[in-house]
Amino acid sequence: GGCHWSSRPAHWKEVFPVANGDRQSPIDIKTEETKYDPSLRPLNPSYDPASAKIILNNGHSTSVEFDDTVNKSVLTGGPLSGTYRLRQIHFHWGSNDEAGSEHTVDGMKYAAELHVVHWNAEKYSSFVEAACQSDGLAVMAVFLKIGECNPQLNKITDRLDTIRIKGKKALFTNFDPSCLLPKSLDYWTYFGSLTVPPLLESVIWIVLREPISVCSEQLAKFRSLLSTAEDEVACCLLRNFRPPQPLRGREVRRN
Ligand SMILES: NS(=O)(=O)c1ccc(NCc2ccco2)cc1
Ligand SMILES: [Zn+2]
Repeated sequence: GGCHWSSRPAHWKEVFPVANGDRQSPIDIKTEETKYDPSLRPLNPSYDPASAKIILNNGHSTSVEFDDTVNKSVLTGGPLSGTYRLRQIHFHWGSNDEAGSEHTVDGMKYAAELHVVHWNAEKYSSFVEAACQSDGLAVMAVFLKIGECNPQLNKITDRLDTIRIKGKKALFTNFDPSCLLPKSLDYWTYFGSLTVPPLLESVIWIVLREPISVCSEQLAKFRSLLSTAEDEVACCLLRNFRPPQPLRGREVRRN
């Protein structure tokens, strides 16, 4: 069809050599090889629903953007030293329910993955500056497992028909992303990168071990988003996950 892949993972290394770096994400988490670390503290997400501003289709995912001009919605604790400010959340999914997550667990793919993106506002003055620093970003990943429909997720999927086209945005406030977190905040953590260009190696990854549920009908709404703008041949955003990258000797710790 008219849907050529504008940018596909296999070609990213031609434009972004860091794609071949030694701390790329996502990874396959081999649970038997993770290391318990007693120094890891409990995660402490503290989000103000008033920080939510807009919901956006940027052509390669849908995101909810937050006001990150003040320390109103932050993540502390876990492996982090200092205060990381909430910037946005977004999702990764596949063309069917059998694949879609970016991280995998003992080779198992979940149907989708939520990323909650924060930046180190204690040391740096903006997201873009932090994104260039080895300790600049902290992304909390939550697996979405096929099962019951998730009423909290409807707050997002019910709005997707108003932002079908790339570049569309809509007001989206009074939303606390904690409503999308599982009961347990137990996690794995490792040093990695952004999973889409510019693939910067600036992310402290915090992958929650307990998934949340999602049903096929909800995932179908993500797949009906378009990766194309108004004046282009319509192309559905059927999948947007990067496959697991080499571990290159990195350690994955658990709390
Ligand atoms: N999938 S993800 O959580 O690793 C992620 C999160 C955020 C961006 N942002 C892209 C960007 C723009 C300037 C610097 O960086 C890209 C990817
Ligand atoms: Zn992501």
